[in-house]
Amino acid sequence: MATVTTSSPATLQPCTHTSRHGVARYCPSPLPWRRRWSYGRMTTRATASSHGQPSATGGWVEAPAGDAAAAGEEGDSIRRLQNGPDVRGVALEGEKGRPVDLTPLAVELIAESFREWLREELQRPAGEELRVSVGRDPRLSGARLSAALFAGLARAGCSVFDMGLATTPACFMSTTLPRFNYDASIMILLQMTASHLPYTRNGLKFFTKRGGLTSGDVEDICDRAARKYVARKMGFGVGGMPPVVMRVDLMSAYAQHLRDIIKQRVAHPAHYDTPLKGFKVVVNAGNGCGGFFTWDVLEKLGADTTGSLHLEPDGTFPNHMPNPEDATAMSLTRDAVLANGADLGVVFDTDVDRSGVVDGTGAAINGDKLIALMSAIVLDEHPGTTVVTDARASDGLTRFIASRGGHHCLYRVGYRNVIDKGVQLNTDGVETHLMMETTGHGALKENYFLDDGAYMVVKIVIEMVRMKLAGLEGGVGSLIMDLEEPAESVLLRMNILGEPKYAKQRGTMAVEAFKEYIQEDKLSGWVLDDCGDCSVGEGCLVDTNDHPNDVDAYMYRAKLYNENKRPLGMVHVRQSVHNPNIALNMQSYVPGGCKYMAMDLHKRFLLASGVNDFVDISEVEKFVK
Ligand SMILES: O=P(O)(O)OC[C@H]1O[C@H](O)[C@H](O)[C@@H](O)[C@@H]1O
Repeated sequence: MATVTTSSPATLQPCTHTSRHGVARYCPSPLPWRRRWSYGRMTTRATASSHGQPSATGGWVEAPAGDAAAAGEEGDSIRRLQNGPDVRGVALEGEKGRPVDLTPLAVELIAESFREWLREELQRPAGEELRVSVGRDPRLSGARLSAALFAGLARAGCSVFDMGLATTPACFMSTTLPRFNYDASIMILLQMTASHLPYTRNGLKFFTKRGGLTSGDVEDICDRAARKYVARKMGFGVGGMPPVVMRVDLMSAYAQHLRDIIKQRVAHPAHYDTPLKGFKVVVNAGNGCGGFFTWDVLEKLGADTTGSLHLEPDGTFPNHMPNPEDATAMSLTRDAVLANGADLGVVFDTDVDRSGVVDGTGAAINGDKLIALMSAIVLDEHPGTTVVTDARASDGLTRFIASRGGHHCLYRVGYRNVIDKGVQLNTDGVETHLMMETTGHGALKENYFLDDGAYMVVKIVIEMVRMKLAGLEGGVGSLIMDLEEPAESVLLRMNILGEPKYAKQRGTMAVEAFKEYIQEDKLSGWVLDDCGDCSVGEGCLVDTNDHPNDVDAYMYRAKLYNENKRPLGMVHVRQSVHNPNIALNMQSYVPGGCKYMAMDLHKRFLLASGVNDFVDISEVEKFVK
């Protein structure tokens, strides 16, 4: 069995202490939080735009101490909207105990700050035009937040282009497709995962031609917005002209771009323009933005899409969450595939940066299976390439990639972390064509390192047609027949108790305590598999990159071995990227293994270490009973 280590020799090196199994491994001390927050600042920076003039040069305005302190508190609530590389918050009333914090004013100030950041980033002279597009998903608060973005961008001197309902990857493409070629794009949306968030929430995601902004960039923008908020509270920056916004049809151009790729790469010998003639494909858009793929991509290429589901955008998501991790979404799609004798089913998330598929036999291909399918396709095109995934992926996936000659780099959770790792590996000379999260976010080097669910499906559709043309039976599902799956997989969440502002520190303490318990041999049988910051394979490797990316959340992976040194299962412990909780992902190699591991951790770690004083372990207790 080949377990492959992954990673750039230039950035990763073996760790230095030895585990009880004799494997060299180890862990860096935790990186300090890279916060640059400045609470209670008395000096505030206000731009000339605060007075309604488009300018980005800025100046310093002294605020009376009392006013600034009061406004500073609320300014902090704007800083807290930064969530990894996104802005996220509550945009509508309706959540008990969670007031609206993603207000139109906050969004307007974030837009102004984005413009200021963008000008510096692109090193453009103060007066030069910046062209920014805005798209949104069907959430109920989308229109109101669009208006706030338009106002903020226009006030700051941008030319604003409204794309209306759009997908997130299409927003990025508006910065590269020749007819549009905008300097930047903002998408109003909320990513939803298994821990899906209610309809009251919303968020912002930012792109330049270089791709999505990093956590540090968004932190910078929110910090500027918080300071503008102080100035605004003192009466600066009110007024200005109503924004002039140009409406543009980006989605048609993006769909055409996807159609062209399918036509060119299939190059059908009999009907070039309709390569999908004779294929049935069912799409489940979950009432998000993915419906366009049915009528504007598949049907125009000749496919029969009868039986497709939930194509109309509806921000209340009345059927199920648009999410390829959602069991209802996958099972309804499976039913539709079987009922219509379709060759393929496609499931998109709300904004189409994630996807999953169902093969012609009704088998769901999401999570590890989707990564395996994409790896099989990409490894055929790029033999020996490295595939980066988050460290929740199974050992079976590592073996699958290795068996096809590839290398598997396991990295931190968070699609941005996974993509950034792939970018870094390529820069370091390690050819890395695929970066995928188990959540369904997938990015390819050939497609701007952009996580695009529709592009992933485009690759799968091309493979499906090529297989048929080559006379290969079994459809795309046959490409992953030998993927080994864990006997059981369980995800438990432990809420971090106390004030939300201390949650990150407490979460870090709990996760670090887990690592230390293993290192200090207080958890015999458990062996650290990875340092969260690095790659797994022949032991743990430390990321020695001189410029590592900001850590959003600490995480460790460990395996439990029995007395015969056979692994029983694996646990991945980490802080949630977005919420004050710790996620415990367990995979067992034997039936009953997850419960056994949870019982062991409950008794010998959660209770023994005192972590239960600040972490709610009731879900674990319920599971082990
Ligand atoms: O930390 P969690 O709450 O489990 O969420 C983790 C997920 O958060 C977001 O949705 C990101 O887009 C994903 O890349 C990440 O995997």
